[in-house]
Amino acid sequence: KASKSDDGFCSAPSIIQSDEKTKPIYWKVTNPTLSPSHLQDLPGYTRSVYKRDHALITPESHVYSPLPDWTNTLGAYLITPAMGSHFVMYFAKMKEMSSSGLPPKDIERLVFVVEGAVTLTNTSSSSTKLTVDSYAYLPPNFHHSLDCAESATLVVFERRYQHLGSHTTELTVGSTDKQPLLETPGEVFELRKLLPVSLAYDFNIHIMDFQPGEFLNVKEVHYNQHGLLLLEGQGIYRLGDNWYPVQSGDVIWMAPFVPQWYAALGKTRSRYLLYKDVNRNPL
Ligand SMILES: NC(=O)N[C@@H](O)C(=O)O
Ligand SMILES: [Mn+2]
Repeated sequence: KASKSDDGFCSAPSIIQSDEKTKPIYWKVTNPTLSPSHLQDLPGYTRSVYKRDHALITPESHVYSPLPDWTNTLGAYLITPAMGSHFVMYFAKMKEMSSSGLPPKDIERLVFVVEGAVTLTNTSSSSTKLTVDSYAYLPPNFHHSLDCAESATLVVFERRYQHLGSHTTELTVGSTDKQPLLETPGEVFELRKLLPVSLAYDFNIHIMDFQPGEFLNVKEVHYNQHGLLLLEGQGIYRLGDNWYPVQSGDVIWMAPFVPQWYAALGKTRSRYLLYKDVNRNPL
């Protein structure tokens, strides 16, 4: 309810600091402020946009269906080569007693836990528990299984591995909070990378933090493509000639060369996860 300030102007209620402290990290990805339920009575309205060089895919647009080869898991594909990308990005909603299927031959996989927990088991049958904010990179043709006892939401990236000489990638498991902050000359955001930067890896996952009011200094145009998930916060994303208010849970596809820029707004930090192809000649 708008409050009547003493100078007679109606002011919108300020951003209510709910008991965010008691919520698990990234909880807003699966409980966005503007959630599908808020829009269900508004016929035909969506915040989603799909254009030649970018897309904004918002939670009310997600369409889930059983993931082939996974058990008891629903998947919503957000980005696929049908858009022009060389990777896929999807949400995997794992229910009780669910397990993953293997990617196709020669396809590498990165999973990041947004909610819940899974256990990663691999050929050497050592098993690792992955909780929220943890991730695993599985090299192409690397036998593994992700098993979920209760429930979990993963964001998954997969792509055909692009060999470079005799370099090979390895199973990589970690969590964002244990990655060091990297230098970002000329930029103010905080940057972590989830994968090694060595030439063997043909993509990386950047985790980028902005305090409210901070923004990208470079209005970027580059050959790399992106799949972005806003994990925390809100702000404005410029893509081409469009300016989009975005919130936790939103996903963005950025084609090569799309002009891109972000500014963080609100009272809490923005954090986004960003797929970026690297280390390969664009020719
Ligand atoms: N959009 C965006 O954040 N891009 C940069 O982070 C980058 O490394 O390309
Ligand atoms: Mn970029």
